[in-house]
Amino acid sequence: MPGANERALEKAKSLPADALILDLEDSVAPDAKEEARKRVAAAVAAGGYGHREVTVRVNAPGTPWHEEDLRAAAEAGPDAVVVPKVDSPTTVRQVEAALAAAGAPDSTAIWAMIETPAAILDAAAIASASQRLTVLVMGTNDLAKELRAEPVPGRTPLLTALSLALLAARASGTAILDGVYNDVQDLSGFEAETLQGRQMGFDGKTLIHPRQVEPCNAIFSPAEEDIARARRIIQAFEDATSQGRGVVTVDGRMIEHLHVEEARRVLALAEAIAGR
Ligand SMILES: CC(C)(COP(=O)(O)OP(=O)(O)OC[C@H]1O[C@@H](n2cnc3c(N)ncnc32)[C@H](O)[C@@H]1OP(=O)(O)O)[C@@H](O)C(=O)NCCC(=O)NCCSC(=O)C[C@H](O)C(=O)O
Ligand SMILES: [Mg+2]
Repeated sequence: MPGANERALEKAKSLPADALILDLEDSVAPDAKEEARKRVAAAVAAGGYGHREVTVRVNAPGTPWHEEDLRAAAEAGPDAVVVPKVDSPTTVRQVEAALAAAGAPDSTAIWAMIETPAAILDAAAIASASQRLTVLVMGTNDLAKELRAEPVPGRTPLLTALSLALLAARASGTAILDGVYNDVQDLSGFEAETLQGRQMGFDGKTLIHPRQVEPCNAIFSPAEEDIARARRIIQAFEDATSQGRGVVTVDGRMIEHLHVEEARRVLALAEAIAGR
């Protein structure tokens, strides 16, 4: 949400989102950058966001605001600093050094935005460049612009880039969030794209409007039938193992140990959500 928008910063305290990105970059006009930085630092320091992870998106490396944004964020101590336009592991290491020099707590993570062709081609190295780096965030607007790709339903022009970033995240053990959906009026288009992201393997989606939060949560939460099936898989496999078998069928499908691991992941996710 725009860091210059006091109303949005306040409203965030009641939104059922897992994480908040208080933005100092593209949603803040150049003339409002300094004021937004102060406002966001004060909001982070004041807290009141409950269970939500609070992150600050700084301006990109090389801009006049980047270094001061990093210093202000380090002092405020958000859960993460979101760095846009990261295009090499060197950038991540520079941000890591700047945060440490500014006294950022160890708990402040780095989330790297993957939104340039260079970042896509170096995503694996970026994802493993720092212990602080825990999340990759797709910047699909910038990526589409750089690729000269058209915004078509189904995102065919972006699929290679999205998949390469996903491979990098999974290979390095970081989480990865899908990009934003710009048409805040078009909920069916939003739901189709969000479902596509989940099916591809994304851990969540970045959002730009309160009305996108509930449908996103519904799509990324395991459905009742998924939870019931996960329980059946675990039970059937435990029964089979106790009889000395390593493979079994559930609902006519082969189940091996790897499917049990996935079933446990689904249950853990459902329990974490229920715990909220
Ligand atoms: C897109 C918007 C400009 C739409 O604004 P508006 O028409 O004013 O929205 P509404 O009137 O429908 O708002 C209704 C209420 O909801 C609050 N609101 C709106 N947006 C947010 C938000 N993001 N967070 C929190 N609260 C929000 C309004 O204040 C209204 O509240 P109330 O007064 O109680 O009724 C606007 O939604 C917006 O600015 N969205 C965020 C834009 C943004 O953050 N952009 C930067 C991130 S996306 C990006 O950078 C992409 C990436 O880098 C890439 O390359 O892809
Ligand atoms: Mg961007």
